[in-house]
Amino acid sequence: MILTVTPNPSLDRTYEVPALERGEVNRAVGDRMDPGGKGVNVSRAVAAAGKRTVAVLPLGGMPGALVAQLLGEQGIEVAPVQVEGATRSNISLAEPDGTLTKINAAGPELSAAEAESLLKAVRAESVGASWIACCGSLPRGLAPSWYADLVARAHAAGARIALDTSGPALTAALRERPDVVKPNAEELAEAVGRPLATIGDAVKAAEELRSLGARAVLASLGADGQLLVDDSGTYFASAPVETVRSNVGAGDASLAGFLIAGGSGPEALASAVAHGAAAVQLPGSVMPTPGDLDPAAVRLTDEVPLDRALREPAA
Ligand SMILES: Nc1ncnc2c1ncn2[C@@H]1O[C@H](COP(=O)(O)OP(=O)(O)OP(=O)(O)O)[C@@H](O)[C@H]1O
Ligand SMILES: O=P(O)(O)OC[C@@]1(O)O[C@H](CO)[C@@H](O)[C@@H]1O
Repeated sequence: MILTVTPNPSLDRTYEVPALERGEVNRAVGDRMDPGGKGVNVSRAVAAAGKRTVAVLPLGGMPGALVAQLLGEQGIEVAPVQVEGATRSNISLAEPDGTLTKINAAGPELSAAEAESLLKAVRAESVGASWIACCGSLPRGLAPSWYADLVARAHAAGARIALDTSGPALTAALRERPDVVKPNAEELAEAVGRPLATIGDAVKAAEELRSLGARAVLASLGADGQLLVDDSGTYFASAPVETVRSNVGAGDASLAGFLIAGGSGPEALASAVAHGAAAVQLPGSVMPTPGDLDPAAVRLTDEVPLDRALREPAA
């Protein structure tokens, strides 16, 4: 079973617009609503793969009730912690050329008692979990050390932790030695405090995160593919995609793919890339099912093209 923790979930609303025009009334040609937040998406992808998952998350207000309903309709097992403030709604504006503009709300402020209830729920649900995936931003009210505490408690209970967050929450958690961290290129650049222009730059940054405590680094580099740096070596994988429909949740789909395939080594990296490539071809944050995957399209190598420039350099 893969347990996910999403301290700041969201109701994701995606509008497909022919071309985004600032300052104008933009008419959507398609719209959808998904239960969101990074850990929620990991659970949706794990469930789409036919594996057992439980999603721990705070829920509040009407948007929270809607997130619970949508997850119920998708058959996702949820361990909700009721909170006073309303769950946030995040907006994505998707254009046909693949450009995506996202507006993420801050979300509710959690009280100290609510923060404690969330930790208790994680402890109660983590029995029998092969992995605990802790994902996304922290809502107001949770200290930047919240994930670090969670990693320490989970390790003490014998669970493995995958962490996908950024900024001070990521930096603080590294000292507790998370089993894998999954930064994207921007998050990796921010964590090491310098821009990344090539795949070699990303490898060096990933090695630095390992020296700070991460046991493995799975770095997602958007259209460029993904990098895995762990005890077994350094690997790079990518898969070509003709048309990107929405990259919302592609990183979450790939983390799910990685964990489903065991959570370490090159085979897990290949699964991560297959899931990411499939996810970007689906609308909104729809998660791929096994039938959407094209494992044969994944190119995996341990001869990492260090000098290759990133198509999307990270500042
Ligand atoms: N344009 C693309 N073409 C091919 N594959 C892509 C593209 N964009 C994303 N992917 C695949 O999805 C993976 C995850 O994408 P990305 O690095 O953008 O994650 P992310 O920023 O964490 O996403 P999110 O936070 O929305 O989940 C990539 O490593 C790659 O495998
Ligand atoms: O604000 P955060 O927590 O960093 O990210 C939240 C979010 O953008 O991440 C998911 C995609 O990865 C979406 O479902 C959700 O809206």
